[in-house]
Amino acid sequence: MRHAHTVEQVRAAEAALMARLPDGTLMQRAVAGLAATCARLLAGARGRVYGSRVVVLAGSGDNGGDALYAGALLARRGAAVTAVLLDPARAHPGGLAALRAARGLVLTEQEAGLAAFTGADLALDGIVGIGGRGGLRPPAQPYAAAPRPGTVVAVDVPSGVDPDTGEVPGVALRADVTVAFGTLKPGLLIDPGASYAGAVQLVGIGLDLPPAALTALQHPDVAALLPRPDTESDKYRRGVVGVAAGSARYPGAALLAVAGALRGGAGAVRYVGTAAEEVVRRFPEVLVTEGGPAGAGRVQAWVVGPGGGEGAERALREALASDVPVLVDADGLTELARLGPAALAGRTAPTLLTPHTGEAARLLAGADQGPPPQADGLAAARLRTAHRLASAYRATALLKGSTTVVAEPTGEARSNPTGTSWLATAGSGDVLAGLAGSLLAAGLAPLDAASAAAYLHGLAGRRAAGRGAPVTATDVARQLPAVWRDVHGGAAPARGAGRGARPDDARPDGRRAAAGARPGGRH
Ligand SMILES: NC(=O)C1=CN([C@@H]2O[C@H](COP(=O)(O)OP(=O)(O)OC[C@H]3O[C@@H](n4cnc5c(N)ncnc54)[C@H](O)[C@@H]3O)[C@@H](O)[C@H]2O)[C@@H](O)CC1
Ligand SMILES: [K+]
Repeated sequence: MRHAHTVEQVRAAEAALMARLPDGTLMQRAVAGLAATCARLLAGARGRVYGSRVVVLAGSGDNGGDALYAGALLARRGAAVTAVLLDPARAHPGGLAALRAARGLVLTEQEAGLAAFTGADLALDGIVGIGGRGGLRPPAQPYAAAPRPGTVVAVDVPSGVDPDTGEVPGVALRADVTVAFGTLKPGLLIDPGASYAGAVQLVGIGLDLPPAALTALQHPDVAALLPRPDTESDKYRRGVVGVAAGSARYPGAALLAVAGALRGGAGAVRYVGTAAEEVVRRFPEVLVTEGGPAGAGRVQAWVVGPGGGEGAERALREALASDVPVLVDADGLTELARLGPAALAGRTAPTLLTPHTGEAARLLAGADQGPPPQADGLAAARLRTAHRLASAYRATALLKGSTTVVAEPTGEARSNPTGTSWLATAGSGDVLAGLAGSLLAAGLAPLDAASAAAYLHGLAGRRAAGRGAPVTATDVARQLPAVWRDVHGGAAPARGAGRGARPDDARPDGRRAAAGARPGGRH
């Protein structure tokens, strides 16, 4: 499991630890890890640190201090280090003195221009860390648009990315590697911020941290969550998932939701709705009933809404009246937005909502959360949006998108590391809904069912895309058995799909390359 803590949590843990340690100890721990990572990157790219060109972009706070001290350590190993001070009057005095003592060159941004940056083998982004607010300010903005140096290493967070949310409110500097201190920050795990962070490496500095504000599953976590039949199992004990989906207009959604449900670990799938004939023709193992959820036999969880069309209102009403977990998707969410959170008030079992940002906007408008929000704004603020939904509806909310995020009304949240943009394809959400519903029926808690489903779905999308090819929702469903095996066997996910391959230390399965940063911390 990867853990991320908010700025407030980090500051509190740092304060407690700093009170017990000599001044500067934490910074020196952070700097040692940072410099070691830079040295490894330089050695990997050039064979040695000696003679390499390093530029340090230093802002006015301790983040700049870290970068200057790390620059000093690299200069002592023979690198030609140039520091560019973005706010010369407020540059970190200790870091600056250390760099000067190591014979580093110190320039203002006017003196340096962009040449030192673009010509460097390695650039350290120490503009701002967890103290940053808003996007890059004008003196730093040209670096974001300039030709790239060999490698950009972000100190703690890529400057311009909101560490708590991953929002990028203006211009931010894209990193190839981010070296995070003490713990990850949520903004490193959630797009758009995550896409600026590159490979994320952790340097432990000994913080005693509270429960994480955000977690992200890895292979072993998912393997431990997935249901496994045993000698006592029968189809009812493994769970029956009911799927109320599809309509005369959208029969395909029924087939895709059922395909996902059949590969989610439940013992049986029961389909209700107007596509019963098509479903049974394609999947003879499915139990089918016409009508709505109320008249169907016993199930342990319902999936309502994919392609639900005219039947969605009834399916939603009847499923919500049951005392089993209900996953609401697509047309079911449109109905729920019309009814508002009151429709869930009497529920005794969990409800899981699986909107994309357009549906999230409708749900929030239906919950009287002020003026109707814009879907674009909600996508840029994914974690905040998921929290708002969970709290307004007192339900688990899975917000689909470039990083899928799941939030609980309790404030717990998970982000999914396996997504790929190839999954932005018609019907892909129907497969996810069926899969997550199946895991609910098998007895997983909503947060686990939702995040494990997103994880498998993302891996299946990557596998289907291979080295990069369009995928269909049917392809994704077909890959699900293979990714179950991968997760159990620890095999690496397919590369080259989606956002692009990253160095091994950032792999969702949590394995590290030998050359990765020192593990450290509590991950
Ligand atoms: N507190 C600690 O114990 C440790 C902190 N460490 C480092 O310290 C960092 C936090 O340091 P600070 O609290 O000094 O904060 P930062 O260095 O992150 O930034 C604060 C400074 O940046 C300015 N600033 C804010 N937003 C800006 C923007 N958008 N553009 C330009 N300047 C902006 C502020 O005016 C302030 O001077 C961490 O990210 C980490 O790098 C590490 O050394 C580990 C130990
Ligand atoms: K930074």
